[in-house]
Amino acid sequence: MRVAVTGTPGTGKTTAADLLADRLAREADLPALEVIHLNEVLEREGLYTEVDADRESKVADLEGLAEWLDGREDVVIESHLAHHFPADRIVVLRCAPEPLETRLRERGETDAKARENAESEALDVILAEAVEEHGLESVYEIDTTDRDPEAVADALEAVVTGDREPSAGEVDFVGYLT
Ligand SMILES: Nc1ncnc2c1ncn2[C@@H]1O[C@H](COP(=O)(O)OP(=O)(O)O)[C@@H](O)[C@H]1O
Repeated sequence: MRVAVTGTPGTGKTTAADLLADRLAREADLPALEVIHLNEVLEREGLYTEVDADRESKVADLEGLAEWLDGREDVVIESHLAHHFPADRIVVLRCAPEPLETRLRERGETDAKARENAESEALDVILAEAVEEHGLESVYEIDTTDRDPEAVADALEAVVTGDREPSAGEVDFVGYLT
């Protein structure tokens, strides 16, 4: 089974996926899935096509990443790009825009980048892409706004074990737009 963990930067994907990886390694009754941090693969394998000078970010080579993922089936793929690849279950982590902006600033992102990501989160951009690419029946939303990382990992674990139902469209941040 392939599980994609996606969401706007700052929603807590890396943190929750690391906690899940510990549990998957320790607990024998959980499925044997390997957690892949796709952005690390992108860096290590040089799977980006160019560096976008203005935004100082790399443009992912999606075809190259898809080829790298080909044949890796029992995995949890963590990345804001994870929903662009074939997967059985797609988890979209969410966070209300204001706290998201704060998380990103505290992580050292520029004000512009923090703001841009908060706006993208308010507009459900990644959720909409995930639903468009995979359909409502495979998309799960987890609101991390008032959940600590262990509680987010609990929800993620429930998706992996089949104890959580698909839930796209539950989270709504439009009211946060000013
Ligand atoms: N559930 C959470 N509640 C509050 N803060 C969190 C939570 N999960 C992660 N964080 C913090 O938010 C920031 C972004 O988390 P990170 O896991 O790197 O997000 P992502 O991988 O989605 O970009 C980090 O500083 C992290 O410590």
